[in-house]
Amino acid sequence: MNFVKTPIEGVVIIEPKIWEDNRGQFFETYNEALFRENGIDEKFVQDNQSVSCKGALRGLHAQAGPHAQGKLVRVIKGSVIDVAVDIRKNSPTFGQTFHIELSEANAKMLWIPVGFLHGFVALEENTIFCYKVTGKYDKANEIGVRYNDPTFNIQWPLPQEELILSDKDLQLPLLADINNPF
Ligand SMILES: Cc1cn([C@H]2C[C@H](O)[C@@H](COP(=O)(O)OP(=O)(O)O[C@H]3O[C@H](C)C(=O)[C@H](O)[C@H]3O)O2)c(=O)[nH]c1=O
Repeated sequence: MNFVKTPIEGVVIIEPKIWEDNRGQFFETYNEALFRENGIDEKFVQDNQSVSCKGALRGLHAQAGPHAQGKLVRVIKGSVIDVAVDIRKNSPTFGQTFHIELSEANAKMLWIPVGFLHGFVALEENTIFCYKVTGKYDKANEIGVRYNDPTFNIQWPLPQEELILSDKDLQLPLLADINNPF
């Protein structure tokens, strides 16, 4: 398992070691001791899964408060461009974004600490996105910022007309218009 730092402190790419044989593959997707040795000492309390059609864009979301969420995200079918946005007010990389392709093929994972907006766009039909979170679902403390907030200028990889968002996400505010809890 490789832990690869990114330009944003705290956001880490995890590359599992893949064992292949005549039956197929095996790889560990979480290992408490290895994660702790690499600075990710977290207790995961909930696993989530979503299935998305091509063009589905989920985000930009975060959960603050007593159940603030760090997220360990991966794709088990299809592929996404995953985006993390640093909105930790005291961070030297405040407002900076990190994006990466996560896919069934590359088996990569991304650790996103508390204090980040998170979103992704599915690049294939029936993309299955799986993730562990460090806080239970707490709707009252969910926050969201609109995917095309000019503050971040995220270059989503599909044309605007191919993007599919929920009504909720389409109506999310801009970062400047929310009380940033981080
Ligand atoms: C997040 C969540 C949702 N739900 C229920 C309540 C909602 O009515 C329904 C759909 O939720 P939502 O539209 O918020 O799903 P996504 O748009 O995929 O939200 C997620 O997308 C981005 C990418 C994230 O990083 C967050 O984990 C999360 O906000 O599932 C639950 O029951 N438990 C949960 O933990």
